[in-house]
Amino acid sequence: MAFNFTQLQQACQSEWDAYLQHDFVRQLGDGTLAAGAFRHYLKQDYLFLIQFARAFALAAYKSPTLEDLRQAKAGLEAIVDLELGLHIQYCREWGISEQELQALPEARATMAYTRYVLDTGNRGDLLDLHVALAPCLVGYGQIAQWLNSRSETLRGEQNPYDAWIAMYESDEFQSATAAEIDWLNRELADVSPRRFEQLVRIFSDATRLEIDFWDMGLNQRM
Ligand SMILES: Cc1ncc(CO)c(N)n1
Repeated sequence: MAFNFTQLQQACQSEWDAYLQHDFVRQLGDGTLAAGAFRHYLKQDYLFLIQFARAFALAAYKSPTLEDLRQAKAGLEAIVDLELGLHIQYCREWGISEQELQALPEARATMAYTRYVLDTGNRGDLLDLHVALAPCLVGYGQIAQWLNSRSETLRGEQNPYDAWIAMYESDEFQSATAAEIDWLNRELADVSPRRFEQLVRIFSDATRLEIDFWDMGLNQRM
């Protein structure tokens, strides 16, 4: 029996929905999110993205083929060139300097999530690592689509968070998401039911850690 990404997501549907449709995301879409909560999230997301770039570098190290290496490189590139560049610019617009970003302490939710991914990748193989990374890449791509599908979402100048949605709905980000799903579908096609259950656990854990990351932002917790 061949597995695929949709089955992985459906095996964790309640966690996946709680992540995509979190109050932080809803309020961001409505434009009602507290600026302090967004600023706290932005700062921690800078630290998060640096650790995630390391995780994609680990994926490159663990890649046995040129095709796998290219996929890891695409993920690293999406984070370093696209997301982090925009993120630093975006933080500046929200009054957070690069100097301030570099001196930030990590919130516990940031540490828990990023170190979970790095540990899963170190302990396991390339597929374990990509499954741990999937809620990040695929989730934010789907969050942008979900926000656009809701009638409550405000777009344009009326929403102070419009540029955030624009980043994740961009063609670059959406195609990075699609490439990750294709890679996962190719790999998942060959796994046994027992292996699939192990991967469901990893996907569920990482999704729950994404929920904690939103909670951390919303409640401005360290
Ligand atoms: C916490 C988190 N998850 C996913 C993404 C998307 O890369 C992000 N920037 N931050």
